Amino acid sequence: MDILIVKNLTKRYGDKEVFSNISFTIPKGKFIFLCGENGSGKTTLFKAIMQMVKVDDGKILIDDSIIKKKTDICFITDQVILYDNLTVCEMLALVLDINDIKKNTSQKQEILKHFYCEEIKNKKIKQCSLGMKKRVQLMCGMVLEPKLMLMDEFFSGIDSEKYEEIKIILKEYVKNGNTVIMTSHIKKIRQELAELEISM
Ligand SMILES: Nc1ncnc2c1ncn2[C@@H]1O[C@H](COP(=O)(O)OP(=O)(O)OP(=O)(O)O)[C@@H](O)[C@H]1O
Repeated sequence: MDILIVKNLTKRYGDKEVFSNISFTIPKGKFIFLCGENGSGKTTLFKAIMQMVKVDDGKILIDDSIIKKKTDICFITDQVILYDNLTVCEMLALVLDINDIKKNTSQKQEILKHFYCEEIKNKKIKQCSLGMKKRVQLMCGMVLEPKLMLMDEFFSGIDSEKYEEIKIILKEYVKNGNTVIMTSHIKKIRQELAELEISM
């Protein structure tokens, strides 16, 4: 079963063609890596899937029996987008609140623990390191139980110990029938996680 089909997609920024006539399918329940050199258009493709940029030609077809609402796709960009003045705990509470998800205190503790954010729960986002912020971002995205995760260079800035821990979370996520599309220039990560590689 395919969760997403890219058909003859072309994107230009002004006169500059980023990619031309690309086509591929994304099967459900797999760990997929989007590969390509710097500037080949991986981030642009993620943005096109999220409808953050318009394409010039072609189509992106998303299976609406799997992706039923906006939060069923989670895009974790290479930029950290969090509220600096909130603590990690407050950030989680805000995401739950905005999305009308009710969790009691012990459930929130469990979530913080699951995403290795318990020890930083009272830290303000602005006091967190890049690796910490990325864990918070992952938690805030995954707590909404998306069916598809788009992860742009997620592991850059994450140390090897946390990489091993997050790897377990993501493998479990895919094992449960969900789909990850990830970019990474780190060969070891692709070798360890990729079930399928798509070249731009
Ligand atoms: N908003 C924009 N306006 C004009 N050009 C852009 C814009 N965003 C990206 N580009 C250009 O489009 C091309 C593709 O960029 P993109 O970030 O999608 O590549 P990428 O494959 O993700 O690169 P990297 O591996 O370095 O992250 C690059 O040449 C980039 O300079």
